[in-house]
Amino acid sequence: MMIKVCGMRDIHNINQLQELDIDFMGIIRYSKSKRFVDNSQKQEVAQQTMNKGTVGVYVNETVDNILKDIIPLQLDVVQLHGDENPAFAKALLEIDIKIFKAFQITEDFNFDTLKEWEKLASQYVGKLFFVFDTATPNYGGSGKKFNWSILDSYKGEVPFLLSGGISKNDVTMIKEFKHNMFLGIDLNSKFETEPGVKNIEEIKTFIEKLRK
Ligand SMILES: O=C(O)c1ccccc1NCC(=O)[C@H](O)[C@H](O)COP(=O)(O)O
Repeated sequence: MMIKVCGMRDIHNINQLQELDIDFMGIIRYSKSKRFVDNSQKQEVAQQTMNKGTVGVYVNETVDNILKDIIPLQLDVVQLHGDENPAFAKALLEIDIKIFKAFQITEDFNFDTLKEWEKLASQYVGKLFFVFDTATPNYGGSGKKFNWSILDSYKGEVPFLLSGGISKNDVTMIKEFKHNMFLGIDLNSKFETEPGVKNIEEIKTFIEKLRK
């Protein structure tokens, strides 16, 4: 199971997280987020040698501004967490970067609206993945779970990360969750001691239980 820990900012905390068995670290480049990494912090973060995949998280950002981050932050993935359309993602896929596209899942979410995204994913095999997150006016980081059974209606073939309010108490629920396209999980606010700082011991214990 793939594990992403999002909303990292504190350098010491980033270094601690690098020791854990995770796959991706998320750096939020959306100024309205409590976990925003601003341009001065970006320089510091960029100097870290990341031994995990690095994900830059954006909400309705311009392609130009995203491009300015890719080399300094050594991004492996761009996570689009706003209202971006497939043409926007295609411009980034063209420069050979992977995309995580997030969708806010509501009770009446219509998975047919993902058809254009699925078409794009079939043109860029192994490059585009989905993140199914809880709906919130703040776009992300709600700390709330959505009803995972809604995903029974997702019949597409693009693998996805499960996101939104996942906590240390969810090990059994995650192990029991079944979907052919389930790729992994995205952790964030439920493992924080303050915005942008994660409880490393709690994540470590959680992962050990999950991987057992
Ligand atoms: O975390 C944020 O502050 C945030 C704000 C705006 C857009 C995206 C954001 N986070 C992106 C993520 O990938 C989070 O991990 C995801 O929303 C789940 O967060 P949480 O519900 O706190 O576990």
